[in-house]
Amino acid sequence: MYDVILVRYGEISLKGKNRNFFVHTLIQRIKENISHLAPRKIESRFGRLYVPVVDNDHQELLEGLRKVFGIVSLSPALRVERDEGKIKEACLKVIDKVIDKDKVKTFKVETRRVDKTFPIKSMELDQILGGTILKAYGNFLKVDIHNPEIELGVEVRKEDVFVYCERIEGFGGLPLGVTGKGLCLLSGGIDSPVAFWLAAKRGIMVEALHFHSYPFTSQRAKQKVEDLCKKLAKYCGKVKLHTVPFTQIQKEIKMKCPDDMLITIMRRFMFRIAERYAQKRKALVLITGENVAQVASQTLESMYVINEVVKIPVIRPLITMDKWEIIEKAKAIDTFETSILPYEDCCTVFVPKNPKTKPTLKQCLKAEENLDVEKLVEEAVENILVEEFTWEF
Ligand SMILES: Nc1ncnc2c1ncn2[C@@H]1O[C@H](COP(=O)(O)OP(=O)(O)OP(=O)(O)O)[C@@H](O)[C@H]1O
Repeated sequence: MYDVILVRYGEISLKGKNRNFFVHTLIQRIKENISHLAPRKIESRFGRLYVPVVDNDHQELLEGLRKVFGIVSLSPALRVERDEGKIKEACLKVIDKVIDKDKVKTFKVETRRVDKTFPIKSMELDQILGGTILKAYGNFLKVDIHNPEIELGVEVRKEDVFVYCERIEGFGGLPLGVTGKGLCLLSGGIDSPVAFWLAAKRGIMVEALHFHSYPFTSQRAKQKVEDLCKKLAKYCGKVKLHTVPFTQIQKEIKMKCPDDMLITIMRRFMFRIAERYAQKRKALVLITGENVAQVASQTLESMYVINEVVKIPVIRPLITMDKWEIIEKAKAIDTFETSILPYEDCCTVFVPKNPKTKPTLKQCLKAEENLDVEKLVEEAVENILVEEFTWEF
């Protein structure tokens, strides 16, 4: 029944000189996220986008649009000429879809006369349309202008009029890519996919970097990370996964470093490799799923000595969140079920009995004395495998 989906974007409209670039990018991202549907022309007019419905596909269209970062809300709408009779007809059609024939609901009409040359003023049009609706559906509806259950929106624009009832929330944020590129250290756990998603929501074009220790970690553990990338691609169109062969480095650390320093030294290597590779990929920041005091390697002392090996900024979107908040988010973005599959990660394989919770820089430097850090980092970076994953519709 609907002709068009009305797309509202919030923050982008505030971006001054960059506005056109942001809107253009948003349109590109929308096209990518609905590329499995029939092609259509997206219109951009005065702070709104209009995406036409083709062959009644408004549900699939909404599903695709809902996941595009930068969109604040969506309304499936009827588009009609600027003619009072046609507007009334459209209002009745839209209302008919949302009334409940077993219960009286409250409603109001909210007109926005964006084009002031339209001869009927907003309040007057509210009253005319409200009257028409009550005449047809008076048994199921009554007016409540303060707290209505149903709000019928009417937008009068220069070319045409849009009538809608539903308002579906988007994620907000910024269109993917407008803020630059970042590299997310993606394990198979619960946290890093959420960190990836949150960074992407702020417009960062995020690529994933995974450390894999085959054969200590299985192919299934790698598959799990690939599946997470596919889930994230639902929001990002496609996700690049860079896999670092980490076995050799872990063996060396295990052989040459004190047991209680294994995790700290391993993380220092991860950061060094990530920074070196970020330079190659022209990524400006690293992103991790770290969180204060969740595990031994996430004490402030650990974070300090781990961070010390890099200059690149490290974004930690989850840093102050409680575990339950992270889990809720993981469920909401549909990565949780994959994350809890019980396949080992390279960190879990090498967990020492008593990891140091307060390592010092002096201890780190001492532990690394017998390692050829530069050679190990360079070799790992040289052998990174690149794959790309898209959401399978
Ligand atoms: N194998 C790995 N590959 C890539 N990044 C990793 C890997 N293991 C850990 N990381 C990065 O280091 C961060 C901290 O890992 P750690 O295991 O201490 O915490 P975590 O809370 O279990 O994180 P997650 O749930 O993301 O695995 C992760 O969020 C991730 O960004």
